[in-house]
Amino acid sequence: MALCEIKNLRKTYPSFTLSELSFQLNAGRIVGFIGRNGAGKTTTIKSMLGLVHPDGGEIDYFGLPFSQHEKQIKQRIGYSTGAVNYYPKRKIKDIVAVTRMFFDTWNEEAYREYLSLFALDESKMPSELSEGMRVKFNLLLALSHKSEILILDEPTSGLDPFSRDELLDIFAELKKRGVSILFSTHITSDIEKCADDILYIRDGKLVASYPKEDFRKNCCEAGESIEEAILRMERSANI
Ligand SMILES: Nc1ncnc2c1ncn2[C@@H]1O[C@H](COP(=O)(O)OP(=O)(O)OP(=O)(O)O)[C@@H](O)[C@H]1O
Repeated sequence: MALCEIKNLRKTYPSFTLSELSFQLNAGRIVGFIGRNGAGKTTTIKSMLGLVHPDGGEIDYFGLPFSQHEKQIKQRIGYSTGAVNYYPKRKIKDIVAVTRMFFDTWNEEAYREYLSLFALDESKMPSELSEGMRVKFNLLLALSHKSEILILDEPTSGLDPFSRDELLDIFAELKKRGVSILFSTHITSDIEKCADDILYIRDGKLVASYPKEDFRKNCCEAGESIEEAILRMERSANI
């Protein structure tokens, strides 16, 4: 069974349409959701989280319709749609004390474990953290209620190449621990490095949705990397 299944998702803005998107997030997989600026990644992710109201389509998690079970489902998923800018002058431990009240599924052991995995000091305030540490703090909050699925909108944007690499290693570690991840990016090397499945979106339409090896077989010409293939496809679409 898919952990998350999206069928025919639609959302129209005055100058943009997300049209009939269908894809799945399966257990034990990391899905890289790639597309250039304005392709529709954030609209898709926000629709999946109830932060944008779709015009049509079905969104199920754990076999349950999101529209009818949002509260229950959100106890089992972690998400981040941007840097945490709230409470910049409160200590991490104080922010956590408030956050844990919202989750019946909060798990102190998991919280301590991720705090140590991410090497975060809970006596620090977000304003004292680097961009990379802030992303990790975001992940800490998203994971401490034992999330089975992590949905992240452009978690690597704004990170230097070293912090980005470190974050992708953390994704691989989380996958080993049984967390399935969907993350959006416009950086193709993120996908090459750690995605099992690739969703490629352009102008609100899904261009390709394959396991990485099948993406190579179906979309890459001889000797081409995934990055080169995507650049070629983008160029030919813009002619
Ligand atoms: N609230 C809104 N009202 C009107 N148009 C919107 C709204 N939100 C997004 N759009 C438009 O929808 C399109 C897709 O935006 P979206 O943020 O989903 O793309 P994206 O792939 O996440 O891009 P980026 O990588 O730049 O974040 C854009 O043209 C954007 O201007």
